[in-house]
Amino acid sequence: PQMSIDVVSIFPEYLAGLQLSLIGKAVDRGQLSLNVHDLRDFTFDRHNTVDDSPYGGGAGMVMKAEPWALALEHILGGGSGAEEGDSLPSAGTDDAAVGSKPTLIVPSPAGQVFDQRIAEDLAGRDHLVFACGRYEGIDQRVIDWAGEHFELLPMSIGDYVLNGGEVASMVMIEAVSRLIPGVIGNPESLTEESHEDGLLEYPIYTKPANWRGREVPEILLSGNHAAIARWRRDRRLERTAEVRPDLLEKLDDLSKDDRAALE
Ligand SMILES: N#Cc1c(-c2ccc3ccn(Cc4ccncc4)c3c2)n[nH]c1N
Repeated sequence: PQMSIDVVSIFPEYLAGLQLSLIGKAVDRGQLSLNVHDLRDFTFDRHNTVDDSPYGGGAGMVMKAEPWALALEHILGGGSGAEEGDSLPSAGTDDAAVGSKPTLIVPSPAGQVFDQRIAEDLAGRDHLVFACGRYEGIDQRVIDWAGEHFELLPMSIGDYVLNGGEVASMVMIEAVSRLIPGVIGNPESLTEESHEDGLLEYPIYTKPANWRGREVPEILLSGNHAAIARWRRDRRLERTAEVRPDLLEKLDDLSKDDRAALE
């Protein structure tokens, strides 16, 4: 596969949704391999304990280190099925063989904020591993240990508080996997979309031309493709200025026409 993704969680069924729709098809087509691992499979006490109280006191519980190290070692050892599943282990594609470490993404409120640039960077990698924490998070020594075996990326999906890393991992996996060539049906639809070139997308319409007395903008029915492109660009600029002026400030290649649209 072009990319293999492993996810470790105490709620593996949370990730079942990824098997559906786009990602499911890419997996069926062998473009993507997705393996979800239950952290509790790497505990051996009667209660499959994954957490304990924090040293130094404080509220909540901390995820124990050992189960995480065992789960991640299983994945490093090829336990993700990516290598086992390959028809012919073609030389050089296996991360370990070529020395490039797999990428370990650790969702965390204290991580770097995920965005489309990061999604594009991750889409070019061979092996992504997502460590979904719960409780107050994971014993720091796991992160320190993992740094020796993975390229480590603590990542946040935004400035709001979640209860764990599963939803964040699904967000990142969806944003990344749709950028893998062939995974999303129509590659053209990846070009003029929000955040692709720093502007929000233009308003879209489909039949009927008149819906409950509301018309489609005349220009879109004109067949004048240059005028339509200009109209769409103007709507993108207007919308971005209105909703996300912060994005506009980052743009430095606005044309004369662009500036006119923003007047
Ligand atoms: N990505 C991401 C996130 C998370 C997140 C991610 C992993 C974990 C594991 C445990 N928790 C709960 C918790 C722990 C400490 N402080 C607050 C909440 C998580 C939250 N919250 N908000 C985001 N944007």
